[in-house]
Amino acid sequence: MEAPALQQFATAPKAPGKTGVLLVNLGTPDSPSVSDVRKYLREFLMDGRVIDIPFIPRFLLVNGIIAPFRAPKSAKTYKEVWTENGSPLKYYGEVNERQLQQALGHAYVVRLAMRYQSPSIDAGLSEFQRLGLTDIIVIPLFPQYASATTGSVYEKVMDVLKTWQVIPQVRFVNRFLEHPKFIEGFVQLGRKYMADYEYDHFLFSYHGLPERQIRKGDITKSVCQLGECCGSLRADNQHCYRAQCFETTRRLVRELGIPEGKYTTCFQSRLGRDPWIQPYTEDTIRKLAKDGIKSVLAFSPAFVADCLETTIEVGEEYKELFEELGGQHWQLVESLNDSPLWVETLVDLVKTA
Ligand SMILES: C=CC1=C(C)c2cc3[nH]c(cc4nc(cc5[nH]c(cc1n2)c(C)c5CCC(=O)O)C(CCC(=O)O)=C4C)c(C)c3C=C
Ligand SMILES: [Fe+2]
Ligand SMILES: [Fe+2]
Repeated sequence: MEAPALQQFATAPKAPGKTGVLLVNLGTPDSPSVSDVRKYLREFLMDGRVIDIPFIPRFLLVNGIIAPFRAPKSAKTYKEVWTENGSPLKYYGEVNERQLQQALGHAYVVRLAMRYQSPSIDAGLSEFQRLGLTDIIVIPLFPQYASATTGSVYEKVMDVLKTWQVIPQVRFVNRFLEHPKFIEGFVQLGRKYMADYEYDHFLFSYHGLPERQIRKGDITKSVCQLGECCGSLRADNQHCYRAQCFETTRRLVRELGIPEGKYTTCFQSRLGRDPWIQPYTEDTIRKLAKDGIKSVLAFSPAFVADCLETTIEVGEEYKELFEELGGQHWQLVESLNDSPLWVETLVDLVKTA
C-alpha cells in the first residue's frame, strides 16, 4: 500500500519555483596590489577552520606576522598569475557560472561566490532570497572535502541562512572526486601531453593541510594515523582529505593506464612550522631527481581552475627546482577551467544533489 504513495511523492513535480545554484570557490584578492593581498590574507587566515588555533593567538599570528610579511611576497606572485581577465580562479568561476546557467536553463539561477573577498556568499544568497527561490544547491568547488575549504563554505552559508525567516530547502555537495566526468576531464587533459612525449614519472600534487586537521576530522578518533590508513577510502575514513587525495590519484592512474611505481601522490604549499600531510611535493621532487628521473608530467587535481597554486607553484617554482636538480622536462597539466566535461560534471552535480 505504501510503496505507490511513496513513489508518487518522490516523482511529484517540484514546487513551481526556481532553484538557486551557488558555486563557491576559495577566493582571491581584488587586485595583486600589496594592500588587496593583505586584506585577502587577513580574511582568509582569520578563518578558524583555516588556522585552527584560538582567536587571540590566531589574531596575533595573522595580523602581526603572516599578513604583514607574506603580503608583499604573495603580491609579487599574484602579479605573475594575473592576466588581462584578472585572477584566473575568479575568471574561470565567472565563465563556469555562465556555462552552467546556459546548460541548466531558466528553472535555475546560477551565481558564483567566493568564500573570501568578492563576490561574497552573502551577496549570492541575498539575491536568491530577493528572487524568492524555493531551493538552493551549494556546490563548493573543491573535489575533496576539507574542513578548511568545503567545511568553511558550509559554515558561512549556514551563518547567512540562520538569519532568514524562511529557510528554503538547501542541499550541499560534499565532494566530487569520484564523479566519472571530473576524472575524465583531467584524463583528457593529461592524454594530450602523453600523446606527444614519454614521461618518466607522473606527479599528483594536492594542496596540503596541517596533520592536526586530519586527526581532528577522524570521527572514530582511531583510524587515521596518516600512514597506510589513508591508502584506501572506506566507510571509517570517508572524510579524511588525505585518503580522498590518494583515491583521486588511483582513479586517474587507472584511467590513464599509468603503471605502479611510475607515479607519486604528494602535498604542496605548507604554511608555518607544524607538520603538514606528507609526502611533501618538494621532497618528492628531490627524491625523483636523485633517482635519475628526467621528465615529469604534473597534475594538480585538488583545483578545478588555474590559480596561484597550480600555474605558479607547480608550473613554475617546482619546474625550476626540478631543473636545478638535473631534471630536463617538466610539464604541468592545466586545470579543468572552462572544459566541456567540467561543465557536464557541474550539471550532473546539480541534477543529482
Ligand atoms: C584544495 C583546496 C585548498 C585547501 C585544502 C587549502 C588549505 C589551506 N590553504 C592555506 C593557505 C593558503 N592558501 C593559499 C592559496 C590557495 N589555496 C587554495 C586552495 C586550498 N587551500 C587555492 C585555490 C589558492 C589560490 C588562490 C588564488 O587566488 O589563486 C594562500 C595564498 C597564496 C599565498 O600567499 O601563498 C595561502 C596563504 C592554509 C593555511 C590551508 C589549510 C589549513
Ligand atoms: Fe590554500
Ligand atoms: Fe587518513
